[in-house]
Amino acid sequence: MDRTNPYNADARAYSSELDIRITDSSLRDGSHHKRHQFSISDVRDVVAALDGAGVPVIEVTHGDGLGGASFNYGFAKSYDQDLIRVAAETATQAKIAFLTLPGLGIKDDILAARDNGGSICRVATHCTEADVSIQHFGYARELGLETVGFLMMSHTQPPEVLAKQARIMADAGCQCVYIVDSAGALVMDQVSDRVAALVAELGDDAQVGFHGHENLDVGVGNSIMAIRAGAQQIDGSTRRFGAGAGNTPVEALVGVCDKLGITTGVDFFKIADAAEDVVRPLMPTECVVDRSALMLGYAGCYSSFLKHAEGHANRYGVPSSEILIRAGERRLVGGQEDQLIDIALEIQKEQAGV
Ligand SMILES: C[C@H](O)CC(=O)C(=O)O
Ligand SMILES: [Mn+2]
Repeated sequence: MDRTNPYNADARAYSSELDIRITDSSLRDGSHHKRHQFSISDVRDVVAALDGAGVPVIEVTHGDGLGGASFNYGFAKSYDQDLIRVAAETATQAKIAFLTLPGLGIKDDILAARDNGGSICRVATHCTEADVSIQHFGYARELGLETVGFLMMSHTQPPEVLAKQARIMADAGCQCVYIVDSAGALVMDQVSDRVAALVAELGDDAQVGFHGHENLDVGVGNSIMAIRAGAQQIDGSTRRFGAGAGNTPVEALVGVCDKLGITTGVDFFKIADAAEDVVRPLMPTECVVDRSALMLGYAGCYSSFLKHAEGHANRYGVPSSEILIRAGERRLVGGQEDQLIDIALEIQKEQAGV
């Protein structure tokens, strides 16, 4: 490995072969865009294609993680455990990751996911609530799982606050803490400043990762900023298949990394084929930077709210972009999906002049 690579100047390379490790989240974050309707054969086909392209980690779960299938978040077509099992059976080299949010996923879900072949447990909390993940990390490590922590809505807090939260996760057994730009609201230095603060805080105790959303169309650029600041794990979704305008497109990220000399282990041509021939046909629509998505990024609103807002917009005859702007202004976080109905009703009243 070339330790003189200017983009890994501090030599925090991922391994002897790879500078960074990419996790593809299209079968988890993409679940939001598909309203949690993945079938067993969808998962089999996508895992086969991504695994064949050399993607090292593939995340598979309901968009809101284990136990997310519910009235508040959206019911699913298939059971998480069945999807994880078929993913693990299909992958030849990729590790299968699963997501869990404290309060939704329980210990039995984590155990079952491990028994079904999941090997990386990703625990997501709001970025000021890392303390609710302590038991989950402890349990996951007891089970022999690799661990990743998600500090969601990281745009809402400054680097030093996030670093303290990352420390809580690392001390609990988390092996890589992610800056998660859930709203796609961070731009450039705002990413690298946050990643650098975590790198400085965690040192060799844990790696640092970055999970981007495309609402302001800067997912790839932001990811490169994260890598330059020392991030060793980067999330993306093939064809951007994720919430809001989607995630950092893996195929573009791999191409850019190739040109910058950052080794990912993913074959650019194979992942471009997978994006076009396998992933795109499963997507209900392309993930686009339209007005609503732009508002998510600009107002700092949780990307997973997009499909909920679109549903309420149709039901109450109000613009989804306005629902999302107000949700951002109110600083709503994941779990407060029901408040989008209140906002839609408020806008409806205003429109009617009541
Ligand atoms: C549960 C969320 O969808 C996690 C995530 O991908 C994000 O916050 O972004
Ligand atoms: Mn996401």
